[in-house]
Amino acid sequence: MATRYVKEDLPPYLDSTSEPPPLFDGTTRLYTYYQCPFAQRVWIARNYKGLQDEIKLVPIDLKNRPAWYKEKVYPENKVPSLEHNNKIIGESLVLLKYLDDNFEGPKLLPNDPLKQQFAEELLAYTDTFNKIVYTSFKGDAAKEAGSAFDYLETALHKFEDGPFFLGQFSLVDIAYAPFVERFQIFFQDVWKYDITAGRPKLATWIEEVNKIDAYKPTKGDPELLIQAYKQRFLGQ
Ligand SMILES: N[C@@H](CCC(=O)N[C@@H](CS)C(=O)NCC(=O)O)C(=O)O
Repeated sequence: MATRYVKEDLPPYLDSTSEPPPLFDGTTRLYTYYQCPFAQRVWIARNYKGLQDEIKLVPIDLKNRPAWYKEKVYPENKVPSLEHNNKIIGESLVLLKYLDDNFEGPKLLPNDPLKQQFAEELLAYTDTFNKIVYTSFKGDAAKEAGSAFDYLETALHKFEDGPFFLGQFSLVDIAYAPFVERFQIFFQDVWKYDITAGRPKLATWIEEVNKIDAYKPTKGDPELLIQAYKQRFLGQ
């Protein structure tokens, strides 16, 4: 696989006491939060395309946000956002395509129109997928989230020329990986439910995604995730 991967030291968070970076000085910056699954998508794409030198990570402490982030960078006040060519672009799925269209490196979308069409379908489902799963945490989780994981299992049968959604690794895998990572850990810990049981394609997909070098350094600490999700979704 044509992945160029450079191991890097992660910069520390900027918080309400931090000065802004020299904005719009020609540097390309990815404003991020290491624990955010949306920002993680763009981080993976940046790594996969080998853009560690071209795109600087600027982690924003979302719990103690610098005022200048909303005022001078991104009025939405969310991460991820990308500072590039004197403008700010937001929305993780938009950014995956933006990186692919505007930067060098391995392509995140194959040329095959059938695969591109399927990519759109799968990207359109990501919000529904997340909503079904997050909502399930409040009820009979394993049962209520089943249809969402079944959707992935079925989708993974579509192209047989590789273990990923479009056969080869693409932005569709990047869109789902941060969320599946979190859901797998949380279901196993709280409900002792293995989301891959009876879903062999999903099991292989997770194994293969875990081998992607660009993804590895973006993975969160499972213990911190469990703690944060228990507090947020189960009030514990
Ligand atoms: N639809 C956005 C969602 C981004 C998002 O919700 N990011 C969260 C962190 S995981 C955030 O910045 N939250 C801050 C806030 O809502 O104030 C995307 O895909 O980029």
